[in-house]
Amino acid sequence: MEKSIFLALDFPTWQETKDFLNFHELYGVPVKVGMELFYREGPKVIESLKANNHPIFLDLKLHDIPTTVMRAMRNLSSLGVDIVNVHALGGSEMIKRAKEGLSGGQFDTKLIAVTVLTSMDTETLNVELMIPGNTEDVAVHFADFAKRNGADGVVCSVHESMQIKEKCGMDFLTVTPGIRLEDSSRDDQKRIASPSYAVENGADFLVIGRSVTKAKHPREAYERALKECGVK
Ligand SMILES: O=c1ccn([C@@H]2O[C@H](COP(=O)(O)O)[C@@H](O)[C@H]2O)c(=O)[nH]1
Repeated sequence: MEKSIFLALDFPTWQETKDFLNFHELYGVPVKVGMELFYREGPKVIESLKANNHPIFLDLKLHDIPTTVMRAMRNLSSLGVDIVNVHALGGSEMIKRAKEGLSGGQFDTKLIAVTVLTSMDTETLNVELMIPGNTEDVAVHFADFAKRNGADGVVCSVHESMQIKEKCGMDFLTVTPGIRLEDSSRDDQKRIASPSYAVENGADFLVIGRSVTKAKHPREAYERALKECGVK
């Protein structure tokens, strides 16, 4: 897949999602389906999006014991999405088994691991979770062991993308949420950046949600993001 911007479809129902995509003429744009939509609509939302030629990142962030994740991945592998993910915090064995669950199917679905959520900062890691180090050190460490256990890439913030590439190689994918257009609110995100900064820092795929979905003119906002980072 070429560098692209995944639009986060954080809507409660398929009807609202479909109306939004059609009304704003966002035909065939790469999309991210998260827990909110998938837990309501299930696999049929993926079928509908695929029928409309949307590349799909299924962002369910699996995190459980290795066997459960392997079996869940076996089921998800038949959906034919482009990217699925797990939490790196599940550990090396879980990542390995997730990859095993995905392999051998008819689709080349990429497995990526969430490093440090973009809604967290160093204080969250050190004080709440008792994980030492700053967000950058921890994200690079998680990326390194995710790669060594079969992941094709990671979810990280823009601020760690380049260091992760330096450690894990340029072909190791970095997917960066927390993207904000200039006039947008930060919402619950702590580690944010603009689309152009994301691309300058080596991000392969950007994830943008509310900066577009809550914009006055969503189509214009999405196009502005594309233009800012020179992605088609
Ligand atoms: O670290 C992470 C991992 C996933 N996300 C998801 O990306 C979008 C971001 O939405 P915005 O509205 O652009 O903030 C959302 O669906 C999250 O679940 C993330 O933000 N950070």
